[in-house]
Amino acid sequence: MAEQERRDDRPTVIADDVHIVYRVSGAKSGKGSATAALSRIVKRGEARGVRKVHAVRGVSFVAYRGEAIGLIGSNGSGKSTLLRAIAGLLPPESGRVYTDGQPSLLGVNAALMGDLTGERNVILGGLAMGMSREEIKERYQSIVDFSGINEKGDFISLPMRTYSSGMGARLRFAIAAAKDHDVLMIDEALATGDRKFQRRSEERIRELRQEAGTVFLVSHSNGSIRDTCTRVLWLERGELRMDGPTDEVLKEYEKFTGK
Ligand SMILES: Nc1ncnc2c1ncn2[C@@H]1O[C@H](COP(=O)(O)OP(=O)(O)OP(=O)(O)O)[C@@H](O)[C@H]1O
Repeated sequence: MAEQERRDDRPTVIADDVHIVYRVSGAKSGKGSATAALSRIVKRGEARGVRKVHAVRGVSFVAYRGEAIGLIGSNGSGKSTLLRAIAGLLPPESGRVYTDGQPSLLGVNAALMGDLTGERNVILGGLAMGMSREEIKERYQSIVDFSGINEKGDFISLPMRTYSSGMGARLRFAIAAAKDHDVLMIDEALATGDRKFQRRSEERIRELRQEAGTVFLVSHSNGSIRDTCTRVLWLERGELRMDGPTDEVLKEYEKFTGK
């Protein structure tokens, strides 16, 4: 069970009737056959088909300091899209997102350099988040310990491309979690680690909340959401289906998914 709610009255994120539409160009024609390709070449100059994907539909909510908010919903329901919009990486088609400070989005695909060693990535990742060299030096060992990368040998001095996807995700999470964030958004990071790592991550999320930030967590693991989040937003087909205390929303969601 997540701890008692610890929010204060300062909002960190306000989403006001947010709509996000992706445009996929050239998606209309395209069976992949030679005739289709030829007809596309012949028709060049005509307007190409642009398909619209309306991924988030009129979502509104206010997030406060000290809240840990879970985002749940079926595959393709718009969770990652909504996080990217909050992080300012996708412009809303209509509606507005207001944030207090710069939210940090930690995705499983967060950009670290595959050809560089884990060690260099810890330093560069820390610098990219605005930490000083001194701070990074101070926290280096705890980042490596948190990630658990060196538990089975000296992997931190190997290039990141030699890591398994779980190891990479753990290191990314460890780097991002080393800093106190006003708004930290985590996309599925916990799903990739083993149970021991998940426990450490959940503990760190609780600490970040206590340090008065707001944490958003996208996860398909109802267990992780239950252990970490005080509040849950449930998206379905881009719409906000429910927003409320974790237990209440998960109860309805579990009825919906039949679990
Ligand atoms: N770059 C993109 N271009 C076009 N459509 C996209 C793009 N990214 C996502 N979509 C579409 O937007 C919708 C929402 O996708 P999104 O990744 O936000 O869902 P999600 O809830 O995070 O899904 P999952 O649980 O499977 O990770 C889906 O219909 C998806 O196909």
